[in-house]
Amino acid sequence: MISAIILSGGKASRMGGEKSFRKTPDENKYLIEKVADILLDMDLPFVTVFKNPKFMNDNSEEIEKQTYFKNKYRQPITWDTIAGKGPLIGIYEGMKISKGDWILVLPCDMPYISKNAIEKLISKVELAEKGGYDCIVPKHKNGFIEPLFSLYHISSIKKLENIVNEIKESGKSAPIRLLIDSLNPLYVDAHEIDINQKTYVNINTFEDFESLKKLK
Ligand SMILES: Nc1nc2c(ncn2[C@@H]2O[C@H](COP(=O)(O)OP(=O)(O)OP(=O)(O)O)[C@@H](O)[C@H]2O)c(=O)[nH]1
Repeated sequence: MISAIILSGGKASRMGGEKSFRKTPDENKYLIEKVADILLDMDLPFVTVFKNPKFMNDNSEEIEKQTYFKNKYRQPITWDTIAGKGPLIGIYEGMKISKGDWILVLPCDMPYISKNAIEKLISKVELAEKGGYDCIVPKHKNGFIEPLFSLYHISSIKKLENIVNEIKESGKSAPIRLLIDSLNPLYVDAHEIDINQKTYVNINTFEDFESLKKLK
């Protein structure tokens, strides 16, 4: 069984502190809804990991939006236990309440993730299980990897827990690469997973966000 995690935390420092709940110029829906709608369409259960309102000074708007999202999708939501230490914290919190053998980790800021690309990634599960791999990670020809569009076996949570404990002790964030390096990854050709590469388009800046209209 496969389930997913949507990561919706982070500082979004290049987008004025808010990314997930910005209405897109092309479809007038929240950025995160583009990813959630794909999962809904595919009937894949998912957990969304949000910023923790406890760590925010003025949190009423954030709570309102998280509640809207929860009521709309009727899937579990959870929160980071420490703020601003990067996606590994979010993956850990999501995995803790995820059901399934393989967990599809997705960011909130890749609005062109396609059903087809997800299906192709999932089609590698059998190969990964036969080979004893514990994550499936798209890799580009230039060596760049897509760990936030990847599948992780639920057993990865043990290694992840060690890293999270180190983050908590040191107070320093850790790159997601640290998790991948502690696992046994099956690298798959990013081009084969999505021939036109649109899935990997990542929204980081206001300029990227405005370009959504053109890319449609
Ligand atoms: N839950 C959770 N998700 C995170 C965290 N940091 C990043 N993410 C998610 O990881 C994905 C990639 O985030 P980045 O673009 O690298 O970081 P960001 O904080 O959103 O943006 P910048 O501050 O501009 O780098 C997005 O889906 C974020 O929501 C975190 O601390 N917790």
